[in-house]
Amino acid sequence: MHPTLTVFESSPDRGRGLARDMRVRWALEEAAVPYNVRLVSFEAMKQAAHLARNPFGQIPAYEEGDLVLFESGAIVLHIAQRHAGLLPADAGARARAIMWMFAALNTVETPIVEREAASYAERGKAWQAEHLAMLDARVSERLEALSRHLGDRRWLDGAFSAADILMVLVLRRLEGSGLLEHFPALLAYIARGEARPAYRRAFDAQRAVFEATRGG
Ligand SMILES: N[C@@H](CCC(=O)N[C@@H](CSCc1ccc([N+](=O)[O-])cc1)C(=O)NCC(=O)O)C(=O)O
Repeated sequence: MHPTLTVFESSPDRGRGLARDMRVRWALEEAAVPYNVRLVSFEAMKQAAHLARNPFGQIPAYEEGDLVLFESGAIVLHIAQRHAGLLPADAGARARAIMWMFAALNTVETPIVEREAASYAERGKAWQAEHLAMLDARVSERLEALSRHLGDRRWLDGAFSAADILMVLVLRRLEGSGLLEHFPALLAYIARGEARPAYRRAFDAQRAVFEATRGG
């Protein structure tokens, strides 16, 4: 019985692979786990059937037998713990990979999401420019520290891991912001992630959903 991933029927990211189901798709593809997809509309996400999968009425949700999970980072960790290739066997290296998963979602993603929210929600406000400048600086501090850590490493800590799935996709949220261009090491890191066959399969699968609904 394949697991089922619940995703946007019509993603606001318009097929750019920025919605958080992309993380789970990529992890499943790296682990060579076939999966089913359930599409939900914005309305259906707020109704009882989906709230039972995700009490916050969001996507993704993940079902595997009678196990029901939400929170993309937790789903990726679950997949990584059950299948080889996404977390190191060595206990110390595994702990560091999980550390980097948290760093991606807490330390790096948080200012990026704050910045994105301010760029939408504060449009036209007198203080937006000053606030965005402050948020850009905060994001750039994180990018600088991450770039310095990466140096000439291919991945965050030794072999490719679930942490790189999360970090590459968190960084992709900055595409178009002009901030990544100051950090060539991060652009190269993202490109390495995007060049992986599993990434391509995951991206193409979420893109196909957008193409199908766009036609509709
Ligand atoms: N912490 C949760 C957050 C899940 C989440 O933010 N889900 C979003 C979609 S992914 C976030 C997202 C949305 C859109 C874009 N985009 O580029 O358009 C990118 C990312 C959602 O369901 N939003 C609808 C709602 O809250 O009602 C997780 O990681 O699973």
